[in-house]
Amino acid sequence: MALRVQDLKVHYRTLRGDVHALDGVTFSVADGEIMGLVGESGSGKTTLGKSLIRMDSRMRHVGGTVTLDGTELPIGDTEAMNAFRFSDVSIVPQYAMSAMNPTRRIGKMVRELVESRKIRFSSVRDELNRRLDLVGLDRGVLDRYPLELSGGMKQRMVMVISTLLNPSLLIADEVTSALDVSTQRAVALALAGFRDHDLVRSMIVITHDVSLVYQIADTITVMYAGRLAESAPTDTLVSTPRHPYTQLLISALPEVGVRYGGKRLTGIAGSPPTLLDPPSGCRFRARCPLAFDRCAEQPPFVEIADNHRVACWKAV
Ligand SMILES: Nc1ncnc2c1ncn2[C@@H]1O[C@H](COP(=O)(O)OP(=O)(O)OP(=O)(O)O)[C@@H](O)[C@H]1O
Repeated sequence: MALRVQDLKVHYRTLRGDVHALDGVTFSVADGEIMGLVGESGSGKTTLGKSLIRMDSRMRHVGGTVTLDGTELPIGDTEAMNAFRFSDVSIVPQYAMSAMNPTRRIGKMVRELVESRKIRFSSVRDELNRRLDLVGLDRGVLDRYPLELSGGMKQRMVMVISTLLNPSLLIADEVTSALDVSTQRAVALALAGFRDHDLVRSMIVITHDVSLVYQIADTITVMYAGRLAESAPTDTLVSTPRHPYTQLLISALPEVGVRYGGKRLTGIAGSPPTLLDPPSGCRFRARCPLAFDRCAEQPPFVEIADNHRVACWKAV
């Protein structure tokens, strides 16, 4: 098991109180697995991704553990996490396209990054070229400035940099949302290619676009208001979703085939609860067509079939 996250709780400190962005999240990602993480805006996807690699100063690790390849990650300690970043766990961040320093040639930037890990640039040079080939970037890109690259090229460059040291886990956060549809597909397939070539062992692909993960993910996990609602192998989740929220997400998509193309998680009436003072019980109940008395009590996230987990009283 590459990654095991157990009862993870992460809050944001704000002047109005703590935002309970992750409220007891438990899941695993197996060796070789691409896990798609989907949910509406504000459900906690980015917070989860950041928690596994670099918390910002407003984030607070309130509870739970993260274990990667048998080692517990010191996620609450930014300094201690330095030893793991880039080499064990790496991220293509949500705004990757603007993450590169505009005043540095790309090759120089990569060299500095590699050398900051006490690795000689010459020892990764061949591998760097091979990976540029893999994502379809000309090697001359290393002599250029980020400003000279298109959005899709920058995105692929950041993917190459993030995976250069063969991390065990790669987190890709909304890597395609700013791209046009044909570039989105190329970037998604390039991501899957990194796993297929064993350059990263497993991957979490964060998106609000189910069609993206439907194409490349082995499993899909659905988040709602800081908790996990459902998780299953991709085909199972799409063909037999058991949580009413997942059912609504899937039914909001057009027919299969073209059916998931470009469709976003929209079309469900109402909005998620505030995470500043989240309600007790099931957090979806105010919007749920199947809600009943028992939903006042929080449903556990339980396995109802092989590798299919759901947090809903109607599904257990
Ligand atoms: N810096 C912050 N300070 C306070 N609250 C925050 C901060 N960042 C995020 N939050 C809150 O934490 C919750 C989870 O946000 P998060 O960005 O993780 O969701 P998301 O699912 O990734 O959304 P999106 O798809 O819009 O990026 C939301 O309620 C959000 O308002």
